[in-house]
Amino acid sequence: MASTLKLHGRIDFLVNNGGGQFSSPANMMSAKGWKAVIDTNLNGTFLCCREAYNAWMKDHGGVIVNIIADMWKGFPGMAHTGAARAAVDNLTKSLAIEWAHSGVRINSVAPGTIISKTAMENYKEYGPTLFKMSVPFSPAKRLGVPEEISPAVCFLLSPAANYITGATLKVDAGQSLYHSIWEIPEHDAWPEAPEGENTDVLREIMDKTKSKL
Ligand SMILES: CCCCCCC/C=C/C(=O)SCCNC(=O)CCNC(=O)[C@H](O)C(C)(C)COP(=O)(O)OP(=O)(O)OC[C@H]1O[C@@H](n2cnc3c(N)ncnc32)[C@H](O)[C@@H]1OP(=O)(O)O
Ligand SMILES: NC(=O)C1=CN([C@@H]2O[C@H](COP(=O)(O)OP(=O)(O)OC[C@H]3O[C@@H](n4cnc5c(N)ncnc54)[C@H](OP(=O)(O)O)[C@@H]3O)[C@@H](O)[C@H]2O)C=CC1
Repeated sequence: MASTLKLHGRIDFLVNNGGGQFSSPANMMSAKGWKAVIDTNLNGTFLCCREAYNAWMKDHGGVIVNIIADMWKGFPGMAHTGAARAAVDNLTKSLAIEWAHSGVRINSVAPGTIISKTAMENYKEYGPTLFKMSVPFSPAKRLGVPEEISPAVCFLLSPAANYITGATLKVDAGQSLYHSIWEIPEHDAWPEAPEGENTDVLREIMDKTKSKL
C-alpha cells in the first residue's frame, strides 16, 4: 500500500483477487496445507483491506471488491477454500457497516467455474479433466472466462454501484443453484430412522425401488 501511495498518491480501488487452493479430501489435509489456504484467501484479504483502509480509504473513501467462490453448498474436495471464502463473504458484510462512515463501499464477487490457461495449470496434468468435468454442472453448459467476471468487478467499482455495499454478486450462470459435482458413494452407514409406521412406508418404497433396479 505504501509503495502504491508513493507511486500514485491515492488508492481509489482495491480488488482482492489473488488466491487459490489445492484439491484434497478434508481428512487428508495437513495443518500446514489448511493454514496456507486460509492465509492466502482469508488472512491475505483481511490484511489488504485493513491496510488500504488505514493508509487511505479511512480519510478519503474508496471501493473494495473481494473475489470469493461458489461455496454456497459447501466445497467438498476443497474444504479449506470453502471455509475461507465463506468467511470473506461475511467479512465483506462486517466491513461494509464498519467503514460506511468513511465512504467506503465493499462487495464480493462469487464466480462459477472459470477457465483460463493459468487457472488450469495449477491443477497440473489433472487440470483439463477437472475443468472439463465441471461443464455439465453449469446451467450454461459451458465454463465462464475471466472476461465475464471482470465486467462485474468493474460495475461494483464504478459509480453505477454507488448504492451497493455488503453485497455478493454471483457470476456463475446459475451454477450455485444447480447440481453439486461431488458424488456421494452408495452406503448404508446412515443411522436408522426410528421404528414406526412412517419408517415402514419408507422401507416399503425403498424395497420397491430396489426391486425395480
Ligand atoms: C472440480 C472442479 C475443479 C475446478 C475448480 C473450480 C473452483 C476454483 C477454481 C480456482 O480457484 S482456479 C485458481 C487456481 N489458482 C490456484 O489455485 C492457485 C494455487 N496456489 C495457491 O493458491 C497457493 O500456492 C497455495 C495452494 C494456497 C499454497 O500457497 P503457499 O505458497 O503459501 O504454500 P506452499 O508452500 O505451496 O504449500 C504449503 C502446504 O500446503 C500443502 N499443499 C500445497 N499444495 C498442495 C497440493 N497440491 N496437494 C496437497 N497439499 C498441498 C502442503 O502441506 C504444503 O506444505 P509442504 O508439504 O510443501 O511442506
Ligand atoms: N477459475 C475459477 O474457476 C475460479 C477462481 N476463483 C478465484 O479467482 C481468483 C483468480 O483466479 P484465476 O484467475 O482463475 O486463477 P489464477 O491461478 O490464474 O490466478 C490466481 C492468482 O492468485 C495469485 N496468488 C495465489 N496465491 C497467492 C498468494 N499467496 N499471494 C499473492 N497472490 C497469490 C497468483 O499469483 P502468481 O501468478 O504469482 O502465482 C495468481 O495471480 C482466485 O482467488 C481464485 O481462487 C474463484 C472461483 C472460481
